[in-house]
Amino acid sequence: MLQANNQRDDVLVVMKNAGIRRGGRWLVRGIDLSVRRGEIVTLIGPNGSGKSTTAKTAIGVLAPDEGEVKRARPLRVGYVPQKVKVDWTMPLTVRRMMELTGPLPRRKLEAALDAAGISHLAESAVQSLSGGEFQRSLLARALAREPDLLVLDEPVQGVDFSGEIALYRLIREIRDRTGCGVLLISHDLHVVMAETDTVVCLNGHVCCRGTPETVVASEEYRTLFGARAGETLAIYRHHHDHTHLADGRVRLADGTIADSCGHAHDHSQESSSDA
Ligand SMILES: Nc1ncnc2c1ncn2[C@@H]1O[C@H](COP(=O)(O)OP(=O)(O)OP(=O)(O)O)[C@@H](O)[C@H]1O
Repeated sequence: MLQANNQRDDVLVVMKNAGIRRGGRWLVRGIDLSVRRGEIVTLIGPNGSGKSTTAKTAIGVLAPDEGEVKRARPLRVGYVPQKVKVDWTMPLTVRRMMELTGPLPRRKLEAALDAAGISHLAESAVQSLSGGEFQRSLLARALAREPDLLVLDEPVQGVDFSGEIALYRLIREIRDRTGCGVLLISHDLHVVMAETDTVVCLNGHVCCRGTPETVVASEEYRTLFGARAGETLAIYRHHHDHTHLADGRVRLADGTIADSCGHAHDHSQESSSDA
């Protein structure tokens, strides 16, 4: 990991109290977040908690309705969105898909395919790829831009557990080799990368943030993920004990209504046994 001094100099994006409002309600609010070069930040949270909205705001696809977002200049972003529109009736090779948004020099295209571990699939039809191969082809497309910041929205969708571990490992290797910052999104509250430097847990706002555990001792976990999975994955558990209402107030666990939840607190030292 980068030293603290370098980290200060290498901030790629900073969000301060950022909020996005649509149709009279706040989708996310009060988001404080930063990603530095060489840092992996993972956004977790339940469906609809604002992970994609936050990531889109971080990279400038959405402009904040309050607060501010500052990005390094210049900043090359490689973005793998959660949903990709592919016309499955049209024959499309991986190579062609990578060039849909513009031609790429052969060297960059092949380096990106190589980095994503799918050089052998360049001429394969996108339609024939497995879930993991398809995610890797999207990753290759993002890498071809030689990004400073790689933003991956649910990169393990459609990928089985062993493929998931391999993909997370690949993302870490890319970070190690290129020094890019990574903003990773997962809807999975329980499984995040052990290599993640910072986990930010969202539920319309930042519920908590911290470093995920690197040692997973539970027998069930080892059985579920395999003995070696603890080297790559960690469990991070958290109860959402309150609900944000459309008018900005909060319903607490005991049913009372408050103006705010008042706890964008740090769970970095919290044990996984609290769930
Ligand atoms: N343009 C929009 N207009 C109105 N509501 C929106 C808009 N975009 C997103 N939302 C709503 O904002 C909330 C957050 O959506 P977002 O996609 O950021 O969540 P998420 O945490 O990424 O969810 P998931 O895990 O299901 O992908 C959802 O309730 C969604 O329906």
